[in-house]
Amino acid sequence: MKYVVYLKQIRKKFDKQVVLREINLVVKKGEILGLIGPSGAGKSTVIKTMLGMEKADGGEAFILATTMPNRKILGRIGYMAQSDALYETLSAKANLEFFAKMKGISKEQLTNEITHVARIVDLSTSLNRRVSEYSGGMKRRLSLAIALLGSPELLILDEPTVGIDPALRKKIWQELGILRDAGTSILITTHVMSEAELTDRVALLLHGNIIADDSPQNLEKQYAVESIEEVFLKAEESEELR
Ligand SMILES: Nc1ncnc2c1ncn2[C@@H]1O[C@H](COP(=O)(O)OP(=O)(O)OP(=O)(O)O)[C@@H](O)[C@H]1O
Repeated sequence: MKYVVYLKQIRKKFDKQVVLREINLVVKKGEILGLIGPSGAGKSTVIKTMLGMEKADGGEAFILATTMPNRKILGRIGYMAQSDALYETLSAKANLEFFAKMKGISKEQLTNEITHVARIVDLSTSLNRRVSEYSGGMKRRLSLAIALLGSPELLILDEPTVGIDPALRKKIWQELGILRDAGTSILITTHVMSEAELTDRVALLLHGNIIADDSPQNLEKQYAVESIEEVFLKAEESEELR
């Protein structure tokens, strides 16, 4: 299969609330796909159902040519959840060591790996501090560093830059670009429309469906506007009128 992620007619409801009507979505090798949509649209639910953390009510999900859910391939995926799952009483370094071991990173590689990911998120000088002393933004950065451990083939990042200041945000996007160019596939959700401009393709989730899916440039052309923010607003407007 040529797609790294292939979601086919995924449906999901919570009790009577239909969150995902029919999601068809792909992520190709070596691209950054931005999944955008208003708060509560179901972006996290798309991610959780594809990973098998929530059970889909219908449809199929394939990741790295494997039918999901499948625990065996989780080691090839770097997942950063929307809320940080960190060991607060341990140092950042101990957290990284723990997750590196879970990913099967060898003892010989451990120090290099931790130095590498800590540098990307600018935490090199705070690694020995306890996570409970970290700010919200530092915790997000640590979660991102954990997702980057082991150079996964697929990165799934749920709102990775919340609480991160503009300079570091820029640096992180540069790093994502480097990873993409090296062949990593990246699925990222964001509220920040200016970040959506930096992706290769934007999928717009609204009312349980993907209502637009194209490069930022093509979407701007299609909607005759100059930014993804305006695409988003126009798409929302025309959906309301339907
Ligand atoms: N476990 C759950 N049980 C019941 N309802 C849920 C559950 N998880 C999500 N929902 C509901 O599903 C909808 C979509 O939630 P989801 O977190 O996927 O949205 P989102 O697009 O990621 O939002 P945000 O951008 O605010 O994080 C919301 O209405 C939410 O309340």
